[in-house]
Amino acid sequence: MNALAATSRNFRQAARLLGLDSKIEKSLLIPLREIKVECTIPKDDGTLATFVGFRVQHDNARGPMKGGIRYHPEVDPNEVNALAQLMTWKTAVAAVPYGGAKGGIGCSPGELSRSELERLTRVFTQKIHDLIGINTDVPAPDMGTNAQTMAWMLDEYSKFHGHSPAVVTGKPIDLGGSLGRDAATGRGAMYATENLLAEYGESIPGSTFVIQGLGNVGSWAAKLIHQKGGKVIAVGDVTGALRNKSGIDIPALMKHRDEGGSLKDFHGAEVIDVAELLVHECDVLVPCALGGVLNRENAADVKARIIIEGANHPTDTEADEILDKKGVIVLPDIYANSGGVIVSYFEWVQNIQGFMWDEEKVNMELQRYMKSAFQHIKAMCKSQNCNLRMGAFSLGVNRVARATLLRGWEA
Ligand SMILES: NC(=O)C1=CN([C@@H]2O[C@H](COP(=O)(O)OP(=O)(O)OC[C@H]3O[C@@H](n4cnc5c(N)ncnc54)[C@H](O)[C@@H]3O)[C@@H](O)[C@H]2O)C=CC1
Ligand SMILES: O=C(O)CCC(=O)C(=O)O
Repeated sequence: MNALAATSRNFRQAARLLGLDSKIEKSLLIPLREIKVECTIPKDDGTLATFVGFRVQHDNARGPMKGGIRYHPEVDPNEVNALAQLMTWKTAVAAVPYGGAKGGIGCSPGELSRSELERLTRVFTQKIHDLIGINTDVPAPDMGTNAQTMAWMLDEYSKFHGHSPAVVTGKPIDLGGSLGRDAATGRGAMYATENLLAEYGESIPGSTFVIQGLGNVGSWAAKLIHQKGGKVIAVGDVTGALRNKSGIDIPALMKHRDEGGSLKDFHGAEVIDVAELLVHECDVLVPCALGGVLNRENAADVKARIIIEGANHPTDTEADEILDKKGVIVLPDIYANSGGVIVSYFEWVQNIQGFMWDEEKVNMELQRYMKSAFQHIKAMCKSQNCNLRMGAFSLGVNRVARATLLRGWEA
């Protein structure tokens, strides 16, 4: 089942649990707008290259649409649609006043030079500038993009509309970015882990972790879990995987990487097969890379007791069912990785206020939002007698449906 079919299936299941009217169900499922644009740029060698860019604006009942921009070869309409829909439920679960959107360009960012990436980002922004905006749709970074990408988008958008820092979030601090946004998704995942473990009388110190993906989300999750006293016993990314049963020295690994070293030549751990990572013995598995990495091929072999979905849609439908039967607790993406969009909301608020918060306030507010969302998900699980994924979906879908009805948008 592809990402969109799986996300829509979870939505329908939640709609049924909530007893939603079928007309509302249909209107919540179909995206508000799907944008597909051609992006042609001159490459550094003078030849032309054409890429396809997407922005799917899924729903705006609760506020301006919000969601990242992904640069990855597998970006396609199906995936972007699924990710946009997930954003609608995620912003509702997080109780930030947004709808959901997602965008991306099918490209391999690692194979493009910095100036090619800049040209591509500017052309994409030119093509969508009149469809995004502070009160309509606010992009942010996702896989393969970062604060620099947002700086180029802001600059290009501002050529058409005047200086508009709140049109994108996840910007560099010097251009109105928020302190704490860079770490926010990983930090949110760490708070989510604390909240879940506390339910079982457990905590980060004393638990073992395996983390897949060492980009923005995975490296911050690894650093913060390590800082809290958690034992990170295996990590991996697209280049390979490492294990040290006594715990990997994460600051040393990050320093090694920052100095240009590869995972494979880090001395503090042994190299393991990448396929072993997701089925490695541990208390908590934290996938922070691609979607669909937990599937029918490996789900039965997962040994973790708990999965924290740092990535979007890392567990496909078949894996979800297998893991549920095995009693593995899955903390779903629309809650576990919502720290990024929560701090994006703080960034947008700061830009609109023209006032900068200190990092302590950002992190404290993030922790408060994560705690409150968890309590609401738990209450939903109790009232609907369902697992955490269905509890989170029901919470999000119910909030969006209520806003839709209040606006009088129902047919
Ligand atoms: N950046 C953000 O604020 C947010 C990101 N997410 C999700 O988290 C996930 C990761 O995003 P970022 O960290 O921003 O991306 P990133 O581009 O910074 O890092 C991606 C990481 O995944 C690894 N990776 C890629 N392909 C892989 C493979 N086949 N096997 C193992 N590792 C692989 C890369 O080596 C890299 O370490 C995505 O699913 C994204 O949608 C979710 C919420 C917010
Ligand atoms: O920070 C944001 O606005 C969105 C982040 C995002 O794309 C996500 O949560 O998947």
